[in-house]
Amino acid sequence: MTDPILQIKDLTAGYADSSTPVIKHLNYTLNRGDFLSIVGENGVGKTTLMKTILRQLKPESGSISYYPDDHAVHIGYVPQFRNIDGEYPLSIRDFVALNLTGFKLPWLSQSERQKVTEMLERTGLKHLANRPMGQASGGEKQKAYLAQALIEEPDLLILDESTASLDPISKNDLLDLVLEINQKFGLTVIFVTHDIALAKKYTQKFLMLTPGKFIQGDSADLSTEEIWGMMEAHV
Ligand SMILES: Nc1ncnc2c1ncn2[C@@H]1O[C@H](COP(=O)(O)OP(=O)(O)OP(=O)(O)O)[C@@H](O)[C@H]1O
Repeated sequence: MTDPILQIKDLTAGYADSSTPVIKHLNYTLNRGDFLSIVGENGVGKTTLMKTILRQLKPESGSISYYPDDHAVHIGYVPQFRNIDGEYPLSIRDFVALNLTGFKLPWLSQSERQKVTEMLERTGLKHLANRPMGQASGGEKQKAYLAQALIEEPDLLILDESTASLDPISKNDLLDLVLEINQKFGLTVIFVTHDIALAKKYTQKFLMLTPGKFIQGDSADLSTEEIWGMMEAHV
């Protein structure tokens, strides 16, 4: 039985200073426990769609509904890799705890401290807990962002090109963790990516944005040749 967490109905969205909307008439239903990849070329509207899902951008028309109600779905977000200043002083532990304390470190309760430790364990960062974030590798930083997003116990996790710029091993490490959490705890995940091979390996379903059409299906059916064919047909 399907159990929707988010339903996009005839969504049109874009920016006031642009004459044409970026997303036009998109319909999509995301079910609880889904691991969805959103793929498409540069500039096709993936970030714009994420902004509307995160409620940062108001639809021009159509709607996005969250279930059971609009306020019940808590969204965790892991951004694209950006380097953090080497002098950034917070340890990985404190960085992960930021989402718990509302940025009022270091006053963590005993149970919050325990939660941070569990999250560091789950993401394989426990042995690096005291390392300054500025000195962590790219893959470790992305795991810390993942742990920071997960500690708030989101219903929906958005990975917004979070593996871009990581080496192949770190990409797989991060996505192995996310897949494990998706499978064990039924966390719903949206993975925005240009990497069709990763989408095929890790996600169950895909939504492809092209300039003229939205294509959706099972990720097992994603093949690079087919996808490029479909993309080219709509450019
Ligand atoms: N704040 C903004 N104001 C006006 N136009 C914008 C704004 N942000 C993005 N756009 C335009 O909207 C279109 C879609 O951009 P968007 O960032 O959603 O694409 P994308 O698929 O995420 O691209 P990429 O893969 O390069 O990140 C682009 O033409 C972009 O120039």
